[in-house]
Amino acid sequence: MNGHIEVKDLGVRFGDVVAVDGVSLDVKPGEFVSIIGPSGCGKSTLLNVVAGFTPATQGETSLDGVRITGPGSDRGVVFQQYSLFPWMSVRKNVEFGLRMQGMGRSQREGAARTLLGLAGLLPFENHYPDQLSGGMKQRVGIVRALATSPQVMLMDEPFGALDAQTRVVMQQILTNMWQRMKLSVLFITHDIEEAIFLSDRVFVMTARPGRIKAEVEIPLPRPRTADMMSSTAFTQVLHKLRNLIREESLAAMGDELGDHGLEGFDVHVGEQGMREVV
Ligand SMILES: Nc1ncnc2c1ncn2[C@@H]1O[C@H](COP(=O)(O)OP(=O)(O)OP(=O)(O)O)[C@@H](O)[C@H]1O
Repeated sequence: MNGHIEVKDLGVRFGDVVAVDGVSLDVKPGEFVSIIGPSGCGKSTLLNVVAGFTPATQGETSLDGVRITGPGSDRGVVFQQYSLFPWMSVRKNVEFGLRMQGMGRSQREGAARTLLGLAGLLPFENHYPDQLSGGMKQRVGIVRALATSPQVMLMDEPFGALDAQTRVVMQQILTNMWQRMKLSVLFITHDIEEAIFLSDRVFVMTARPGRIKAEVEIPLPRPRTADMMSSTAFTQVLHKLRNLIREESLAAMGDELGDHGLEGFDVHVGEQGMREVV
């Protein structure tokens, strides 16, 4: 099985701004890994390096042992903003990558229809993007990214613009498709519960410059179901991640807020010397 992402000692600078500093992580073949961290900590930058859109200024990123130097059809990318072609029908959008790869008409139509069926979108294959809701557009975006059979999906806040109900449905659809297609996924989110529900492992980044602060295994069995979100294991890992994030968000805002900004928060040193903010 392919799809092994390795990021070693990655650094990215934009002029004087150090966006990412010495980040090492990996996504094993078929694994679902999320990255969470305070705003501006370099999550999107990291993902853009793996996608091949942004060059690294230090370190190395590889997919199945091959150094990443630019974008490729081995990596599907989904952003928060739906990047569908408005002048193409849903099916034509999904077929686009396959057409670029030179696949014949009937074959690509068949492939697109199979995937649209899996995502519950077959009745809408002839609709245009502006006739769809946000959740449906994002489903089409995911299906389109999956159409060229990438080994890896890179997803930057893909459900960030959706309402809570639609988001839950999308999470379930994504896990179903991920399990069926045996993909490796690198997923960025601000939503800690979403990260826990979807992932095998979660990396927490520090405030800028972004480094890895913690790596947390999610001890929930598969397949995941909505009722697991009220389990003790879920609650414990949620508490742990919330503390890690809260600490970093405060650090990110610290300079602006000064000591007065921490008034009203109870700060103490918890287990393993970790500073906890209550
Ligand atoms: N192309 C660019 N040119 C200059 N600075 C950039 C560029 N891209 C990102 N940055 C800076 O790098 C830092 C990290 O940005 P990035 O978008 O990766 O963070 P993020 O964690 O994804 O943020 P958010 O959670 O708010 O989306 C920020 O300070 C940002 O302003």
